[in-house]
Amino acid sequence: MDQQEFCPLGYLKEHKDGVTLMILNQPQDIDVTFMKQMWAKATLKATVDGGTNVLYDSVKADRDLYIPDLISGDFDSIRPEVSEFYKSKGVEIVSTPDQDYIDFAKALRLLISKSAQVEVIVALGAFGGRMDQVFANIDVLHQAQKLTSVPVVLASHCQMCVLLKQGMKHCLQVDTGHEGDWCGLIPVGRPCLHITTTGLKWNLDNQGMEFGQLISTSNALEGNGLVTIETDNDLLWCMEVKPDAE
Ligand SMILES: Cc1ncc(C[n+]2csc(CCOP(=O)(O)OP(=O)(O)O)c2C)c(N)n1
Ligand SMILES: O=c1ccn([C@@H]2O[C@H](COP(=O)(O)O)[C@@H](O)[C@H]2O)c(=O)[nH]1
Repeated sequence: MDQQEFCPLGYLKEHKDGVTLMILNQPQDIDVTFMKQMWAKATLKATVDGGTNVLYDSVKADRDLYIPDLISGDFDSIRPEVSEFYKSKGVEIVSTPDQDYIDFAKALRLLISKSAQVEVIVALGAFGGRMDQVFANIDVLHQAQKLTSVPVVLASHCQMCVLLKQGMKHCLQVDTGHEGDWCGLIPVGRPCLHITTTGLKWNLDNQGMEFGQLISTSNALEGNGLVTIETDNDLLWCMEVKPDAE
């Protein structure tokens, strides 16, 4: 089985390079302090349709310091004055009208085709709000696996999730100091028949997981800084995050 090393909270490290930041349209899920911290780390920043309103409204006092590199979407949510403001600042604005994909998915494709030096793509505002959109955002993680080897992370100030690819042993480095109390392993797309883990309070030993049978929620890190997960199918890793204090 191929092995992959990954630090799920690597994007929080102080001098992390190659972060691409995406802001989605879920204002209740976006903590402004955390957004500004991520903005400062990111080399490329994109807002997705109504996510542009979120940025605009969140940084009222110093709007000129927070100008994204790209705005995209089908533009059924961005407000006209918001669009006008960023247009006047020379931001690239790309219309993605296809109604078979959510705006997040289309924006991700644009970013992948644009940037070479990307180490991680972090999307803010993907949790909460509409349930269909939460699932759609997780579906985008599945789509991303076919498009790029760059990890795509859904993140907020207090939690994150990332899709672990099937048929691999994942070695998760969980020693950044930002790890919180809970974590989970969710077989979202289809059942997993063989999962083996180490480094968790409740480990699996060549066990299956599927909805209606077993999913691993309210799990916890054992605390030795490493979690290993072998899985025969894609599996969503979720964890609590403790960000930097302001
Ligand atoms: C089977 C199927 N169901 C539903 C749709 C509709 N649909 C899927 S993605 C999409 C675009 C959604 O765009 P986005 O702006 O991301 O979300 P919104 O806030 O407009 O719901 C639409 C209309 C479809 N094309 N196919
Ligand atoms: O409740 C929601 C609404 C939206 N999203 C995410 O944001 C983008 C852009 O949304 P628009 O409604 O087009 O402005 C959408 O593609 C979703 O990824 C969400 O997560 N929850």
